Amino acid sequence: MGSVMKAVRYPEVGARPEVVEVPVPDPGPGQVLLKVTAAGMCHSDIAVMSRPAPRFPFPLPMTLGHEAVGTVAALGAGVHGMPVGEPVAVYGPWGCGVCRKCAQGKENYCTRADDLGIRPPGLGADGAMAEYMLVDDTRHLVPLHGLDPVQAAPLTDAGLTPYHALKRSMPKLVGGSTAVVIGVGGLGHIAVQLLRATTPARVIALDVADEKLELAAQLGAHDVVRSDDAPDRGGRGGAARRIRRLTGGDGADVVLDFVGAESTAKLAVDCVAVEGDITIVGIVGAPLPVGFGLTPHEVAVAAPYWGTRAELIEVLDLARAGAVRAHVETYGIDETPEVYERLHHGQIRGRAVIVP
Ligand SMILES: NC(=O)c1ccc[n+]([C@@H]2O[C@H](COP(=O)([O-])OP(=O)(O)OC[C@H]3O[C@@H](n4cnc5c(N)ncnc54)[C@H](O)[C@@H]3O)[C@@H](O)[C@H]2O)c1
Ligand SMILES: [Zn+2]
Repeated sequence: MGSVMKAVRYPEVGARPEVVEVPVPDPGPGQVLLKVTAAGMCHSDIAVMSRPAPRFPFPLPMTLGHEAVGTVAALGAGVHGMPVGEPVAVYGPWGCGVCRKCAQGKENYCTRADDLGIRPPGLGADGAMAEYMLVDDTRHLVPLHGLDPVQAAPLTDAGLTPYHALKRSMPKLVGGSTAVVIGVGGLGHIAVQLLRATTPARVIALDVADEKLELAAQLGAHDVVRSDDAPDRGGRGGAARRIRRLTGGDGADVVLDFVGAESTAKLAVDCVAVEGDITIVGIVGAPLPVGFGLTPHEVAVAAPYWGTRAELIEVLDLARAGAVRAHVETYGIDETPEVYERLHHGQIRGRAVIVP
């Protein structure tokens, strides 16, 4: 390995991401150096980069990318059990490893990570959009066992996050049920496949773009509905009415919102069934009117974050078995700033994956 490498860095709040040369990091005690083979590009990166300076949560400059796949390139002192050359995916939510949530395998809900300053790569620590990256512990690594790195990268977040959201609603995704997917982007297009592969639910997919609706239909959505929720698109609740009609008036048992805007949250409330689940995955952040007379009776609302390590292993297994396949557009590292622009403007079909 050379002594310098290319990395996609977010230099300062409000700036564009840039490709720069930085030193190849050395693995410290307990750490693993990966040669990155694929890095997925998530819309959360854009949400993070849109945060104004006073609320910007991470030290800068920072290398972007929290969907990481690589091969083990070097081991820090004291690291055992992970051979150099092994192809691995990185489980992104890093926790303290010892709190109650971590002990349950839910490092995504570590109660001490913030206090201890533990940050996932690309979301506080230097991330995957570089030729090499550091991983803090071998427990964050999941062997690929033959899975294509470019396929595996999106699964670490765009696959894992919907999988976790869906598992939460499994008791409601029975025969005769309906699931709505709002936003058929990186996460949503995998959500449609996961729903089809692991549940008998009827799947209705919504997006604002026709090409995303075409993709949803190709991937097995039973119905596709143009989302007209956005007021600037003349939205008057037509999409929610359409979903109610498609479900014989009942509404959807499970609504997965991969946009998370105020307008889509309202759409979710308008189309959910009595005793249904609304899961807000998109991180725009919008208050949801919940209460008597505001939501149908006994609707449960959740805003989950990422998923567990065990679930990542399950998602990778599903991909190896052919049950899910990420649609990817691949790009070189130098193209990354432009690809972020394209993602920002809704011009990526499936997931963009950077191959350094
Ligand atoms: N909670 C979590 O753990 C978690 C994890 C990853 C991503 N996210 C968030 O999930 C969201 C989706 O991420 P992504 O990478 O899939 O984004 P993406 O840009 O790939 O996909 C978003 C999709 O939503 C569609 N869309 C936009 N406005 C819409 C509207 N009003 N109605 C219907 N569809 C609309 C777009 O056309 C696009 O297809 C982002 O907010 C991201 O930050 C959350
Ligand atoms: Zn993400």
